[in-house]
Amino acid sequence: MASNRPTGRPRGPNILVTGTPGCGKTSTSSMLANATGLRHINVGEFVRTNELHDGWDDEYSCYIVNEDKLCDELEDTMCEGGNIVDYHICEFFPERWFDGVVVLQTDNSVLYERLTARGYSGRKLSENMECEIMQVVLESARESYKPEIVMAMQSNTVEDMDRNVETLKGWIDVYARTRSVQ
Ligand SMILES: Nc1ncnc2c1ncn2[C@@H]1O[C@H](COP(=O)(O)OP(=O)(O)OP(=O)(O)O)[C@@H](O)[C@H]1O
Repeated sequence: MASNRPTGRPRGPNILVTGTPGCGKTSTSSMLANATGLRHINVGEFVRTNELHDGWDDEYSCYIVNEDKLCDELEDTMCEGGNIVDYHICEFFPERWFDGVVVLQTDNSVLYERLTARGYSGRKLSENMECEIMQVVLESARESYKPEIVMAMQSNTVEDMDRNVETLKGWIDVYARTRSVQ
């Protein structure tokens, strides 16, 4: 019998997990992927592995991402659905790719500890701290995607992370129940 439910993406929803570096995107995305079977795409790693960059930025010690190449490379995978995309910048991805956008947020003192523990200092440290204080990523997510799909979540403690994963798991279940997903 034909279903009246709206058709979802073949492999489930696409979720973007974003936020200032150190807020817990990779840890949260990896736990969520383990809990749901969705595919975790760590964009930083994906860019390095597939050489989707225009060289190395000495000042910030990171690759300069070629956004067009990255989006072209991900297009087919994103159309299939079922992806958790983990990246600290959210505005250049096509809006149509995502069903949910999660912005992780961390208190200043906690983020400072995490960033200094991984060796950030000087301009790289101060710019990332300022980015979190000014809620730059949340603003950018709200400007780039429909506000109703943007979810801000605190990520200070392991308990926060567990709760966020449970909440997102529930959200993914609802997506599957309310749409025809293969
Ligand atoms: N909610 C949390 N509670 C406790 N520790 C956390 C939490 N989130 C992240 N961490 C710790 O903070 C560090 C950074 O986490 P993670 O690599 O997941 O951040 P990220 O946002 O993916 O960073 P980047 O953008 O640089 O890749 C790790 O050591 C991780 O264990």
